[in-house]
Amino acid sequence: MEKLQQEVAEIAQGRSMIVEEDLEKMHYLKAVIKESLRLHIPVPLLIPRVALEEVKLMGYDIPKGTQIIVNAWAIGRDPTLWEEPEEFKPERFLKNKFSYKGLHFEWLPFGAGRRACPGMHFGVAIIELAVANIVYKYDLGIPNAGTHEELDMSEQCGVMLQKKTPLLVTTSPRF
Ligand code: HEM
Repeated sequence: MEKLQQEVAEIAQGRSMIVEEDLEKMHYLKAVIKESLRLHIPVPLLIPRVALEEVKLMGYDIPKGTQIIVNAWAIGRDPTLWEEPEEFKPERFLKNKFSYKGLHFEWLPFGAGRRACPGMHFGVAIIELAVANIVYKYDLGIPNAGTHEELDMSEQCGVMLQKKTPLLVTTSPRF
């Protein structure tokens, strides 16, 4: 959190708001959001597909017409693809330049191919702008002097992934 606040504050240079033009310089912010979308992917099973023809995939015979569900949640936490997959480490996205366009099949927050999310750039811009402004203006804490290890991060799966228990945070203005 401190590293993120430091980056945002350096780029804001005392202005009252972060604006869209600032975002392209906020590399750590982008990495934090990408890592959040890896560990807590909002649409965990993407949108189901149907095989248009018979294919052999990794030793499996998939008949024409089979419904295919891609478990992007599991792919994002696969230890054969990610080092320490359960750890929140934004730095991994500083080293590897992953784009949102669905070209990296180990990380698919917006899906891939012709049915990939058409709102991805709009969605990312809104998240970046909101998160940047929140951490710029507020220090966030856990109620009752709790620690982040005590946070219940369990999830419940549906079309959208949600936290089982709501996330409660305290806010204190930074200036
Ligand atoms: C963080 C925000 C968002 C996330 C994580 C997200 C994620 C996704 C995912 C995973 C898919 C399925 C892609 C696939 O199966 O390959 C999808 C589809 C879709 N999304 Fe988003 N989305 C977001 C924001 C938005 C926004 C802001 C819009 C519209 C303004 C939007 C409109 C759509 C539409 C229309 C589809 C269906 C596309 C199709 O079936 O051809 N999404 N989204």
